[in-house]
Amino acid sequence: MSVLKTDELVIDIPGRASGSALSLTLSPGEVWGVLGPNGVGKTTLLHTLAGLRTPRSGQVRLDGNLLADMGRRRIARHLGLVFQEHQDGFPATVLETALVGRHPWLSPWQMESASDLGRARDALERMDAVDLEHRLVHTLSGGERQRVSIATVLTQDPAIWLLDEPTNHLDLHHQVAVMKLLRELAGAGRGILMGLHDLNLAARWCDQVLLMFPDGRACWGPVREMLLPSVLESLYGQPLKATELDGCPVFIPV
Ligand SMILES: Nc1ncnc2c1ncn2[C@@H]1O[C@H](COP(=O)(O)OP(=O)(O)OP(=O)(O)O)[C@@H](O)[C@H]1O
Repeated sequence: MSVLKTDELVIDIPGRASGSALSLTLSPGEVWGVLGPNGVGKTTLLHTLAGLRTPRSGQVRLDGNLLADMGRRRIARHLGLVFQEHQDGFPATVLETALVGRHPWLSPWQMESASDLGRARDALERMDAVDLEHRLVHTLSGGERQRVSIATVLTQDPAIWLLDEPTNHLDLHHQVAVMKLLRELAGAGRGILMGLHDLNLAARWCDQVLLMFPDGRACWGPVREMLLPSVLESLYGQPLKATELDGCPVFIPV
């Protein structure tokens, strides 16, 4: 189990004034949603939390250690990131891609073991992608690639999961399957933080949300206190109707 903490963190968006300083704690068992309109900085925040971008000011700590002082391999043993964009390096099969998740645990020239292979296949199975294992990743559909990306982090098995719009490209069934998986991981002590555009997924599956406003302000707290129609209308500049279904708020843009 790991804790990811930000101390007065200000993300660096080129040419933009500094927004709210974020002092957040992602604790084991929590599922956080990061919400806000296009271009507000959700991806920038996730990349900063993963140590891939330098903050403008403030710090990110993983289990008390400054992320900036930790090597990539050490970070990757604790923290996994599902990217929004899929980069193609050289051609790789689905199974080879999932096995990349084991690399933080292997020495540079060490081959993957039967147990690593088993983990990768289990992860692909869980993401309904095991039948694709011999396919080249660049031939997959958008949703299939997204499931393979999630399976790769599942193979990595980090304590902290950062996901950039994990339901991108997924059909309804796979959206729910991914959300159930993330809740299950949180139930087993992982900490989950994800950028989301779907308010209803956030309302149903997250414990905490961080709202990022276009003027740089941000606020965060329990879902029930944060997801208020008036706040969300001002967040997106979009009128909404709200209702409740099985005790869960539901929002419809109008
Ligand atoms: N390297 C860069 N140089 C200049 N501007 C950048 C760079 N990277 C990102 N930006 C800008 O920073 C802002 C925040 O981008 P970011 O991708 O974090 O937003 P987002 O909230 O994730 O958006 P979306 O909902 O559209 O995915 C955007 O206006 C983007 O154009």
